[in-house]
Order: sequence, then C-alpha cells, then structure tokens
Amino acid sequence: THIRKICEKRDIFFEAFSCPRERPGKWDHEPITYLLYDVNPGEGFNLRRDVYIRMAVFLQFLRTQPGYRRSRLVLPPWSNLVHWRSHNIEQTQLPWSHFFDLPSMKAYTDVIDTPEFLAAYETLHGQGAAVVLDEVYKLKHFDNMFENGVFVDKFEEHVCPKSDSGTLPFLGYTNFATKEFTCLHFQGSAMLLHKLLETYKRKGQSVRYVLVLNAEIVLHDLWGNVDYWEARRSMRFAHSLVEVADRFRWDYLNSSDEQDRTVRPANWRDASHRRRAKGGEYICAHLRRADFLYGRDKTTPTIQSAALQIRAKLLELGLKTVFIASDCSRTEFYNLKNYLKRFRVVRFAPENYEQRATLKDGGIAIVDQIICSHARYFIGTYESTFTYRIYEEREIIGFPKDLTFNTFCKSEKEMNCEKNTVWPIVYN
Ligand SMILES: C[C@@H]1O[C@H](OP(=O)(O)OP(=O)(O)OC[C@H]2O[C@@H](n3cnc4c(=O)[nH]c(N)nc43)[C@H](O)[C@@H]2O)[C@@H](O)[C@H](O)[C@@H]1O
Repeated sequence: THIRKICEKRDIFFEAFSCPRERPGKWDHEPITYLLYDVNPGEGFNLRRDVYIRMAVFLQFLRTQPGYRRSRLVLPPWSNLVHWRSHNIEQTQLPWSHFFDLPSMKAYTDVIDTPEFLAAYETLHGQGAAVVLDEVYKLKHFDNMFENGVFVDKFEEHVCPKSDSGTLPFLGYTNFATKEFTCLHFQGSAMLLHKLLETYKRKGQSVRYVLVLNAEIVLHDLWGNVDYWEARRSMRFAHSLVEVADRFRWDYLNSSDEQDRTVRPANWRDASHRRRAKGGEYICAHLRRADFLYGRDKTTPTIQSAALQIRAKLLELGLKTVFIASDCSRTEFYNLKNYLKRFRVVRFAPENYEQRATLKDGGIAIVDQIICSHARYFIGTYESTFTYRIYEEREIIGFPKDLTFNTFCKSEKEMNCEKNTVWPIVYN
C-alpha cells in the first residue's frame, strides 16, 4: 500500500523510489517522444553534465505521464568545446560513450546516445534519410525575470531574431531539419517542459521529435535531492578512462582501490551509504586557471598563494605528495613545482600523441577528476563546476565530508574566505 501511495504521488511530484514493475508492452499504444537537447556552445563540459541531470530527472518524471511513457532522451554529441585546446586531434561529434558508462546511465532512465538515435531514426524512416524534427524550441531568458518582485514559472513565444538562423546545423549535423522552429522566453524548472510539450502537442503523432536548444536555461526542479543523486550516481565514467586513471594511481601514487577503501559495487544502485573511504597517500588540488584568471580574478589565487596553501595542508596531514589537476600553462606548473620543492608534485599527461588522440581533451580531464576523487584530501577552486563534480564523485565513493569540501582562498593569509557550498549526498 505504501509503495502504491507513493507511486500515485508521482503525478503530483516525482520522488525516486521503486514502483512495481509494469507489464512489458503495456504502453505500446502510446506515442514515442524523442527529446533532444543542446546547450549554449560556450558552456564547459561539467556544466553540461549538470544540464544532463536536469533533463534526465525530467525524463524520469515525464515517463510517468499519460502520453509520454515511451519518451526517450537523446544525448547531444560533444563537439570542439571552447576549453578543448588540442587542435591537432579530432574532437568533433563525440558520443557520450566515449566519456561515460552508457549502460550505467541507462539504468537510471531511457537515455540514448546520438548514434543510437540515428540508427533508430533510420529503422523507422529508411536508410540515409535526412532527420526531420517536428519541433525545435530555442530558449532565452525573460528580460525581466522578477516581474513585480516574484519569480514565476512561465514561457512565452517571441519573434525569432535574425541571428537565430545561425543555430543551424542542429547538434552539428548538416542533415537535420525541422518542421517548426519556435523562439521562447522561458523561466522555470524542467517540469515546465511538460507543459510546453502539452501546449504544442499535435493529434495523431505516433513518433514526435522535439529538440530544445539552450537547455541550460531550464532549471533543476530540486537540486541535490534523491532524484538528482540517483541520476548523478548513474553517471559513471567509461571503463577505458577508469583504467588509465587506475594505472596512473598505481604507478605514480601507490594508490589502489583495495588499499584506499574505495572499491565500488558493479551496480551503482548497490552502493553503501557509509563513509568508509580513506584515499591514497596524496592530496589533490584542482587549480582552475585560464579564463578564471580574468573572469574570476578576485577569488582565484596566484600560483604562489596556491602553493603555500597546498604546502600548509601537506604539512598538517603529514603527506609528501600532491597531485595537480589543472588547466594551467607549463610555466605556471613549473612555478608551482618550484614553490613546493620539498614535496612530490605530480600531474597526469598522456604518454604520447596516440594516447592523447585516443583520450582527447575531455578524457584527459576525466582522468584528472578520477585521480582527484581517490586522494586522501581534496581542495578545489571556488565556483568551478569541474571542482563540484569531484566533490560529488567523492561523496559517492564515501569520503568524510571534511576531506572533500575544501576551497582555495584568494590569499593564503585569509582564514575565512568564501567557500563552495557543501551539498552532501542523499540516498533514498
Ligand atoms: C567561467 C566559466 O567556467 C566554467 O568552467 P568550470 O566550471 O571550471 O568547468 P567546466 O565547465 O568543466 O569547464 C572547464 C574546462 O577546462 C578544462 N579544465 C579545467 N580544469 C581542468 C583540469 O584540472 N584538468 C584538465 N585536464 N582540464 C581542465 C576542461 O576542459 C574543463 O571541462 C565553464 O563551464 C563556463 O563555460 C565558463 O567558462
């Protein structure tokens, strides 16, 4: 009775739980909605991972709604992100399976990679058919988000500016077209997308292809609740990247899951809630540089100050090794090493061109994140989503909070600088 009650509650608000299994084929008469989305080209990898969670949690909710039970979320390919600076390797239209363990993500909700979507489209419409979407929505913030001082969920059509023809090609594919293109002012959480889909629904559609552009404008329904964490826990990294990181940990940091008490169950649903992780005998520092030196210079430390903060922590913990994850230049890294002469300063770099070309910039960044997620102690950069994702990974692995939620100050002399928010993991 209890489960039935909660399952019925799904119509009002979605919470993660196990509902009784439905009979296979029960919803075969319902239409299929393929929900595609894309993010503003300037956004980085780890913000995009956050947008994915909003969409995945939304899809889980949507699949409980009449007429949407066979909805599927299509993952947008990764293409030449602004932070990927290796121009001598191919980094266009990369599938999610290059970075993530897709079967693990599918265990959360019905997500498919773009190549899977293209194959499904060909099955339905014939080989080589150009993809014709039914609806594309380009989202934009309202000019005034707080009308009369209140923030209300709403969307409203507006005339598309001429520059919006530049949104083509959709998702980087020149053979994608659309029947309808609508520009919308949008403000609100992912749930508002349900209303949007209902508003523009047409009768008799057995398959519906909808693309939402600028999906970063869609907010979380509730950030950091059980649904958020379930989707987040399912986002395990691709095995090939985990292998590279594990080999590096073993070869250069004497770190392994057995020794460090960081062994994980094969299925993320079976994870223990206990905080038993110890981590390898090194600290990890995520030092965000590059554009942070301009946009966020008031909170980003100098190399010297970062070195002094690292040094103080190494002495306090009695450790001799620091692993550096950073988008810093060679000179900055050289300087950092010079300030930390008495210690081992380690950084991951691909062994050769072939390995760089295989991992790609996104894969190298993930290897950095995995290594940081297994350190005894972690310190990250203020307001960097790269740092946030490491916090989350360490929460999932089960580290004590004080060994994870640490932030560099602008200056080593500041004791009470503004720190990143602590969002601990929650389980059902
Ligand atoms: C100012 C804002 O910063 C936001 O960045 P922020 O949250 O740190 O984090 P991300 O959104 O991931 O973007 C930063 C990108 O820089 C590279 N990068 C940063 N730190 C490291 C590192 O330790 N190792 C490696 N290998 N690569 C690193 C990597 O490509 C990463 O995806 C952006 O999402 C926004 O678009 C905007 O630029």
